[in-house]
Order: sequence, then structure tokens, then C-alpha cells
Amino acid sequence: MSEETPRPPRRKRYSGKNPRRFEDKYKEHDPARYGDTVAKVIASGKTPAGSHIPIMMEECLAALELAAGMTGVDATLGYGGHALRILEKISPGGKLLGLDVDPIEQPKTEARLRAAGYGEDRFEAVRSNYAGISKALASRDIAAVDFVFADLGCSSMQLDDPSRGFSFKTSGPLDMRMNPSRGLSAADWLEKTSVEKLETALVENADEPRAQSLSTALAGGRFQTTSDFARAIREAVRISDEEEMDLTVRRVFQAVRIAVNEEFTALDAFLRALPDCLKSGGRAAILTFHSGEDRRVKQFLKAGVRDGLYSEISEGVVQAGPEERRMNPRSSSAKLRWATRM
Ligand SMILES: C[S@@+](CC[C@H](N)C(=O)[O-])C[C@H]1O[C@@H](n2cnc3c(N)ncnc32)[C@H](O)[C@@H]1O
Repeated sequence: MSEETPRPPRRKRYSGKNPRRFEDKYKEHDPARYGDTVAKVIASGKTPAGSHIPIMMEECLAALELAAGMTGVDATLGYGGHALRILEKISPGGKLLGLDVDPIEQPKTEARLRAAGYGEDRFEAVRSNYAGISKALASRDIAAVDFVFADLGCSSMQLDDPSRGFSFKTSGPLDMRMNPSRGLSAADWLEKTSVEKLETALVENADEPRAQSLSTALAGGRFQTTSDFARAIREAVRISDEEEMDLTVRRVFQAVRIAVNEEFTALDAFLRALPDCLKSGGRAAILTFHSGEDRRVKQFLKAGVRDGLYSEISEGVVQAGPEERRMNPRSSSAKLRWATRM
């Protein structure tokens, strides 16, 4: 927002409670925008492959305390699910920057938002790591914004596309990079990594209880595909309980994905930069999906209060209600925290 723009109307206070049912929240969404994904989820109880249901939408929108005319950042644009609703809330007159590192999905999302009627004056897709949020704002002569939103991790499109190499359910090249033109693929990273480094990644990135035996078996190995890697994990631990086995494979994939994309380094840089990106009274809301992420967000926000950077932060976490968890299992691990800039 430029210097001359009048201050947006007062924010409506957010209680953190949302009594509405999942179906009620989504049934009013325009099917032309969201396709029939929500109907499919409601009918089948799971998210169809290749589609993305934005998580805790109403809770995120409420936490950001949006109003017409605001300028802000969606630091993890993804499929643009949250971005679309944010744009509706800040209309007329608002502006949203949508950051993402993914060169494959971001152009599709940009096209989708343009088709929904948001021109360059209202929405800009920025190919940037959220670690560089300050630079993204400074290069556009934006001193600070009214809100910043982040929905961490991978999108369903990334996870469900076998060619991206994130999934152990459908085999593909073992890649896992959100930006495939940067850094090492997961296959190369595993081949080059030491037992100690892999063990640390398994503990820090996924709280893996069998980190020692898994790292001894897997570090330095060459795995071409996601199914090769999943098989090697299964052989390394030999757990009879199939559910626990699946959870172990899932945790190892998560730990390697976080290492390959240097997700915690980026998250720390983003959280450090955040207070300077927000106007006084500006809001940040961050959705996390596992303990490593949530711990960081919680610590940075609490330290921000101590250091006089935030006047208020969420008390505890806001989580998806039972209906949303049932309809969209990907929401079960989501935790929302928010903060208000002093
Ligand atoms: C969970 S998805 C976001 C989904 C989005 N809220 C929606 O409703 O469609 C997370 C997105 O963040 C992107 N991402 C992950 N790490 C990032 C980083 N360090 N900087 C910028 N984008 C990142 C991923 O590429 C992915 O598209």
C-alpha cells in the first residue's frame, strides 16, 4: 500500500474459536473457483490426488484480521487456495504478493488467480524463498505490510505428482526438491550424506525413534526411486505392525525432504525477518504440520513478545475441528499460531 493510502478499517478481533462445520464452511465456496474437489472430499472422506484443499481456511482468515484495502504477503502461495480467499477479503483495493519457490506449480497458480479476475495491480506472484521476504518487499518499495501468512511444507500437488519424487505411495525419481533447479536431489543427498548427518536429520526433522539403525543402513546408499528408498527403509527396520511401518517410512521421507529443501534454515530466516516486515498492528499467521516447525514458530513468537516486537500472540495453538479432520485428513496435524506486531 502506498504512503497516501488511507489506513484500512479497524480489525475485527479474533477469538480463536470457530464453531462452523467443515461442510458449512466450504459449501458456500464458488465451485467455478474450487472445482468439485470439496464435493469429492465430502463424498469420499479423502483428498483426491493432485488436488489441494486449503487447510483451516476460516481460522487462518480470522487470525489475519483482514479488511478491504490491506496489503500483505502469502509466503507459501501453493495452489492459491488461501490466496483466493485472502484476495476476496482485502478487496476492493488491496494487494497480495504470493511467494513460492516452485517453478512448476507457481505459473499455474498465477494463471488461475488471473483467471479469477486478479490483475497485476491486485496480485503478484513472486518466485522467492520466504527466507528472502524482506528483499521481496524492499525491491518493490514496500516498507511493511498489514499481514503475512504462511502455510508450511509441501502442497498436495507436489506430494501427489510422482515425478516430483515426494511420495512413497506412487513410485517416481527420488527427488523431493520444491525447486528442482536448486541444490541436491534426495537421491544425491542420501548418497553423499554421512551416518551422523542422517541420524541428526532423522531426529531433528522427524523425531524418529529408530534414527540410529536407519541412518547406519541408509546413509551413503544409492536409491533411484521413491519405492527403492521406501523398500530399503522397510528392510532396515523390519517392523511387524504395518501401521507403525508406514509411519516410519513417512517420518524418514519427511526428514529427508526437510534436509534437501533446507526447510528449517529458511523458516528461521523467515521468522527472524517477520517483525520488520509488519506494520504496527499488522498480523502474522503461520500454519505448521509437525513438531519441528511448530517448536520454531512458538519460540520465535514468544521471544518476539519478550523483545517488545509483538503485542499479542495466540494462546496455545488453534487446530482443525473434528469435521475438517474427518473430511481432510491432511488437516489433522495442522497447528495455527498468530501474532500482532507491536
Ligand atoms: C502447503 S503449500 C501452500 C498451499 C496454499 N496455502 C494453498 O492453499 O494452496 C506450501 C507451498 O509453500 C511452498 N514453499 C515451501 N517452502 C518454501 C519456501 N522456503 N519459500 C517459499 N515457498 C515455499 C511450496 O512450494 C508449496 O507450494
